[in-house]
Amino acid sequence: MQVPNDLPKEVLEIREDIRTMRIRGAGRIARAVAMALSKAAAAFVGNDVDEFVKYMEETAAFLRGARPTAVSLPNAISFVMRRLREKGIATVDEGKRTVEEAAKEFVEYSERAVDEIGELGARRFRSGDVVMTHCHSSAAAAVLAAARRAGKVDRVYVKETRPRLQGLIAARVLADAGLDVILIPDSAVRYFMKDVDRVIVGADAVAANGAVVNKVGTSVVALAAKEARVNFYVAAETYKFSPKTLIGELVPIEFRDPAEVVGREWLQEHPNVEVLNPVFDVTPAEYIDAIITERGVISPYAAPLILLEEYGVHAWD
Ligand SMILES: O=P(O)(O)OC[C@H]1O[C@H](OP(=O)(O)O)[C@H](O)[C@@H]1O
Repeated sequence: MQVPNDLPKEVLEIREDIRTMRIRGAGRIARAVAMALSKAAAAFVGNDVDEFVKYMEETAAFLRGARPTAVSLPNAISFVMRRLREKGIATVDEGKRTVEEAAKEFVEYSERAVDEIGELGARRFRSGDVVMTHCHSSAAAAVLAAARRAGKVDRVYVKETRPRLQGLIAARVLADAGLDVILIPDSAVRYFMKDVDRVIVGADAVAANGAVVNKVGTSVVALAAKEARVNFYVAAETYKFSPKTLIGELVPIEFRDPAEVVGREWLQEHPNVEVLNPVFDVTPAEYIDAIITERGVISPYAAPLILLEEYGVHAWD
């Protein structure tokens, strides 16, 4: 991927931090790219409007390639860039202001959305509920923290989420929120499902058919939950809904370095073994009881309504 000329170091660092997962979680990634666009705009030198717009388009394309699956990333970029395209700016300063304001608006919307999801989602829980979660999702954690504040959920099983162990982040966050946390290996999901009343996870992408793409292993939790007749909820802001799936595109699944699974040394010692590291998997709509969004708690089958309301003709952009 070509790096646009004169891109400030902090923008390059944000992209690298997303690629290497120092910045991770679909919502955080979205807020980080919005801010990266704002920083890139501020750093542009010159008065030529066409040059500025070209530079911003190149920056957007460069940031879009940071990670492939979380659709919040391209959606955040589209939110900011659409403003710039539609505004018809007369000066570079106006362009910079437009980008800065749009990025700020996106970040504020995003932070508010997570809080709203927390409050709405908490209503689905009952006093004494035992919950299971997978990976670390700030949206799912917001629901659990709100449910805890409402005196509903006490205990939560957190899966360790190999190979990157984001479950350890979730365990810390949820313990800090006052929940009793039980950390379990991924392989113990079915063993403990009998003790669980509800499952809640986040999402990296929601497709037009209501399927949810989330951290690999999510679909196995959903299968175990369905078998045990345990409610399965997804917490996802509307900018995690994928407009391109309305026109038949599939959400690409990221595969990361196999060394994340077994370490570099083991790979070198076993050159005849192929190690694969898919990062996400797909949970079909039929396994999902509800998607908790900032616009309301919906059936996964209502995903196309959210997409059409949110993006309309822009789904085709
Ligand atoms: O936006 P929030 O709810 O925080 O996270 C949503 C999802 O993003 C994460 O992906 P990764 O760890 O970046 O690969 C997880 O899959 C998580 O469920």
